Amino acid sequence: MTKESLRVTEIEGRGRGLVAAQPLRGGEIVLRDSPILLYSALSLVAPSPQPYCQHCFKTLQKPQPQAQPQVCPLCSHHVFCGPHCLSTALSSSHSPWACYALRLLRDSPSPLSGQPLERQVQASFLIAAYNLAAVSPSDFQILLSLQGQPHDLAGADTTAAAQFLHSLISTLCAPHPVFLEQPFTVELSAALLAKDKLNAFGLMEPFTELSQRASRAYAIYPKASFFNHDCLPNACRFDYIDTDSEHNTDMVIRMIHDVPAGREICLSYFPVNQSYSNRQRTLAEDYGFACQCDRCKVETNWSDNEGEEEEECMDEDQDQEMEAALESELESGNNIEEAEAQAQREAGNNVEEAEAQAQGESDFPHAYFFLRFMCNRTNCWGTLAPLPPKDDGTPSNVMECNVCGNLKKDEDS
Ligand SMILES: C[S@@+](CC[C@H](N)C(=O)[O-])C[C@H]1O[C@@H](n2cnc3c(N)ncnc32)[C@H](O)[C@@H]1O
Repeated sequence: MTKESLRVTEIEGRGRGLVAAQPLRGGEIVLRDSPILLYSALSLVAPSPQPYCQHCFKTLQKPQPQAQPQVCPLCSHHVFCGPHCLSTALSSSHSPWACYALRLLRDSPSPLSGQPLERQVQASFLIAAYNLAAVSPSDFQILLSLQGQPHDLAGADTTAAAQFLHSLISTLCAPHPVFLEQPFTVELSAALLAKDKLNAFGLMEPFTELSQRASRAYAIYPKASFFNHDCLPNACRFDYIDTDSEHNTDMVIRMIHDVPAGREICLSYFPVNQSYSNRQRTLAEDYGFACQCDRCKVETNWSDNEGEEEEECMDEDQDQEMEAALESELESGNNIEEAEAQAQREAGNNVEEAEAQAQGESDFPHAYFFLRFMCNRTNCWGTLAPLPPKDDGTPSNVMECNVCGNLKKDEDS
């Protein structure tokens, strides 16, 4: 985080959060963050070798310039995209202990076969976390300082998962106590699993119109972990996992629109097209809170939130409700764009104040957000943010989608 862009602060009812330390412009990069921990999202016991470098998680199918994939000389199982990743991994993410532990968990008869994928991925996380304690105690302390205790996740079976995995790891391959500043206990495993649940970001497969994107790995970022959630975010995350760079797992956070100093900067923890009931359920089960953002306050009154069948994304009725509200805004002469432009001039280019003026008493105050900042490519549902301003500070009028990468001219700029 650049010192001037964001500062960490305590926010009532939300724990720590990040606020704008100065006025921020749409497109501005407010954070570049490198992960302290990465682990695979794939099955630990699957027989075939994983199709990604086990250190940087670039795909191995796309040949890397000047490098041939390298197999781990210790386990002959894990593959790395080249000598650099292999040698770095052997002294960090794939230390001899991590290699040994993963082999014991994987080798037949694997104690994890028959366990659901979620449990296998939690096992990979715990091995990565205990390895971190040995190879980078300072990063392990950062991990411990992140939000998350088992009681934060009442619905999740974190304690049972911790008991099972802790017993497995301590029987097979307990980390040498000399490496651990913390005692190796089931409570520590449970706390780590809770921190993972609340803070891990998925590193996603590239977008295709035909299938849902899956995670190929998960990562924990020390600074990005402070972003709270809003169902209408003012910043969004871009990542570039398969780029030819040593920093391919870095996360870049860019502003979606202008905000004034002091405003909280929030991400949406999932695509913004999710229905109200689905958003509330995910936030309660996976993050342990009830969202009370402005969008949720409006949508809680929408007619079809009480139905038994819950739709994952906005359903047809909600779409119609949205369209009707939008049409009535436009028909009533309350032209959102004109009002927004006028309000922007008056409010010194503050989009959120402009939106408020444009929206009046609408049932659907976030129509503006969907029209301007949601990608309309089939099945994408990504968020559009302007490209970063030019070196002289001129804002860009080109919007980039953070899921499919499409570029589009911003008609409203
Ligand atoms: C990734 S952490 C964000 C930083 C966290 N607030 C902290 O103090 O470290 C996610 C957790 O923050 C809290 N949180 C995030 N967004 C929130 C919101 N809109 N309202 C209430 N709590 C929120 C929840 O406890 C959630 O599990």
